Amino acid sequence: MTNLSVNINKVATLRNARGENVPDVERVAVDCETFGAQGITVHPRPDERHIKHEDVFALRPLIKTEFNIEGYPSPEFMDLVLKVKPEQVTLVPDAPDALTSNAGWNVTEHKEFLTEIIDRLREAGIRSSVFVDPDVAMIKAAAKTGADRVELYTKPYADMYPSDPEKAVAPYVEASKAAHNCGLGVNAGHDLNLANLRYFHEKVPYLNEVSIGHAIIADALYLGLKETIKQYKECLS
Ligand SMILES: CC(=O)[C@@H](O)[C@H](O)COP(=O)(O)O
Ligand SMILES: NCC(=O)COP(=O)(O)O
Repeated sequence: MTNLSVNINKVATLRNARGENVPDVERVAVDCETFGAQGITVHPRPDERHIKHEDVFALRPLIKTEFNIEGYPSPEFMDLVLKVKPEQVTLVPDAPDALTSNAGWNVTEHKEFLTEIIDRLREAGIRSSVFVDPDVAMIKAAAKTGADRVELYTKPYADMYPSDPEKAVAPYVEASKAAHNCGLGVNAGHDLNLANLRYFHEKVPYLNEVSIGHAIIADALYLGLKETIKQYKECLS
């Protein structure tokens, strides 16, 4: 079974445009769960342009499924997640000014740093996931850090899918098998959408979870949030 974690960053982007509380990020998170989401993802960025630290604290007691917090493990980020204690933390190598996540970790280069961070998460009882490109060497290195899972960065898949789905998915099939063989769970995300998700799910084995935000919130403008989540879950059934 592959779980759907809804990333609600873009709900906060819309709310922040007016500085008040419309739409209500907390209510949307709870409604996503009611509509069938099996997790809620947020990616609080250093400039708090969408999810703010105060959102993360407010969401914690409301989320009854799996709370997944993504981000670069700066001292501020680690302080936040160790206080909030989500079920899962996804470590992402983004620079503070990144427009959005655009690559996985060079795990071999940052192995010591990641190992120390992952030790701290494990001691706090938090599952760790390392954001990686579909690169078998990086996945083997991630296993050596003590991580519980990897999250496969799926933008290259999303970009190539319309022209050559078979070629687009091939590295992810290999990456997922390699992760499984190393004892790692497998998550995936970035630019997955209603057009490319079903094929990804059909072809990639051992997929524990996908986190999807941008496309879900965009589709919800037309379909409504309840119907959108239903359709994404159908792609994973
Ligand atoms: C790690 C990842 O792929 C997502 O968290 C993505 O970066 C969403 O972040 P934004 O919503 O800020 O684009
Ligand atoms: N980890 C990926 C994520 O949370 C959402 O990415 P996107 O669907 O907003 O591109």
